Amino acid sequence: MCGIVGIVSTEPVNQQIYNSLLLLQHRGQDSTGIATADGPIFHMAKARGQVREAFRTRDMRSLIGNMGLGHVRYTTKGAAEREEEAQPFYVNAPYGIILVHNGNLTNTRELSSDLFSIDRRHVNSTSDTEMLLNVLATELQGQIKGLDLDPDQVFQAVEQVHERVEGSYAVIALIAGYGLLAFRDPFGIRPLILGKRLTEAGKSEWIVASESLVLENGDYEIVRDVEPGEAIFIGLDGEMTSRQCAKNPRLVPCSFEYVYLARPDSVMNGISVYEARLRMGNRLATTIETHMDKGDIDVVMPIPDSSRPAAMQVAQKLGIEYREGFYKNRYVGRTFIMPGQAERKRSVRQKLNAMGTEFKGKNILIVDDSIVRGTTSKEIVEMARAAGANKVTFTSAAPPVRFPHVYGINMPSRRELVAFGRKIPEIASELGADHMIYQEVADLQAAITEGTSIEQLDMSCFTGDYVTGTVTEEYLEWVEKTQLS
Ligand SMILES: O=P(O)(O)OC[C@H]1O[C@H](OP(=O)(O)OP(=O)(O)O)[C@H](O)[C@@H]1O
Ligand SMILES: NC(=O)CC[C@H](N)C(=O)O
Ligand SMILES: [Mg+2]
Repeated sequence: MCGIVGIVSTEPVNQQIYNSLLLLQHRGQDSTGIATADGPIFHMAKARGQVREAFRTRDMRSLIGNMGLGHVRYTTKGAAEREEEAQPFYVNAPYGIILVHNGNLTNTRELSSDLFSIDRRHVNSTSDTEMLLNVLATELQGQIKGLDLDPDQVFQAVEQVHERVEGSYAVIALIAGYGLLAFRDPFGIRPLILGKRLTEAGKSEWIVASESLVLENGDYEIVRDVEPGEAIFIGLDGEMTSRQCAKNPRLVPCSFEYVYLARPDSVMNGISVYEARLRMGNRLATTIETHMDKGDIDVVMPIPDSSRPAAMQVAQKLGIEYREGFYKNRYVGRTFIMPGQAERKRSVRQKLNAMGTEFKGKNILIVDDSIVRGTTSKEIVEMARAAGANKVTFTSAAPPVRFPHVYGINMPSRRELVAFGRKIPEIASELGADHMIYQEVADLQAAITEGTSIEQLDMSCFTGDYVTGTVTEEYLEWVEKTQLS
């Protein structure tokens, strides 16, 4: 997952995009970029690192124009450390297109070969986003009849993109001199939401972003989620048109957004992330009760930040005291989305510190939102023991992660997953915990979708069922051999 935002306004958008990216920082910390359009001219600034350190005053001054987009990157394909792979990406023909993408394409081998041998296009990086942009550009070129472009041609190009590209993609693009295009893959795996506000003169200003909190913060009214497979085009005059561009669209959003990725104060596909996390806590509490005597637990403790809502509910449901025994250093970012295992491991210790008084002689029930590589949980158990805990029970508000996530979360290899090939007691001994309890798959699904008409979620990292169908064993093996970890 990355964070994306696009705005069509009646005034300069640079500061609004910067502010939006700050609000999306939790979705990606590797690099960031902003592009604006001033008439037919694009301006772009991108750099490694987080928003606050990446943009200088001179960059902000150069980003002129009333239409623009921005990106925070969490690398899932290509190289995290290469500035050239930071988004947005640009192509000069047709018209000039600049694009940002949240997601991960699963047919990049076919795409890179077709782009070279059929479309004669040069892709200058290993980024799937640059391939996506070149497919869009090729297809748009194919639609052009005269000099001018109309939304119909743009939508036909998106129809072709859906035919050629597989995987997950929430996309925002600027077309020079024409407007802003946004679209979502046919399963709506990654999120994208549309907002609108009116100026005092009654003119429409539009925003599309990964998460609703960005809209709320900018005083935009939420219009709706962009539908799976749908494309939206907003002209420079503020006129919005939309069309369903996929043959068989069906909403299957990523469950991991609700478990960990999204901010709790966002509403995604009509589901409040915070409330979904509370329900995960309720259901986890029921499972805990079937596995152990709650009289054996003295305190329930979260691992800050993401597990707090679930842990709160576990404590409340079990009627056990909720205590915060780990202090979080607010100056260290999210560790799971850092590139490289060495950095992730080092950062857990820098980020969390156990407070002795909360642990001495107590039986602790720890709640985390998820356990992926076990980097956090291993350190946490050690820290709890060193602080004097008697028994440590480790629980997870998500089921065991046993399969790679190929739709925008960097967990490409089964071998690095602590639950891969291990039964639950074996995971407990690997992490050094006395006891482990995980959420059931059906309970996670129910906790997220309760009260909605959503029938299916992407739960592939828990179940091994991949919704795009083309993710085969051969593909997973190739990913394991070639991708980052
Ligand atoms: O098993 P692991 O591979 O360690 O991954 C899982 C952990 O990583 C995440 O925390 P992170 O520190 O990224 O962010 P948070 O502050 O939002 O919880 C997540 O909340 C778990 O704590
Ligand atoms: N997490 C994402 O959405 C990543 C987008 C793209 N695949 C990249 O690696 O840059
Ligand atoms: Mg965490």
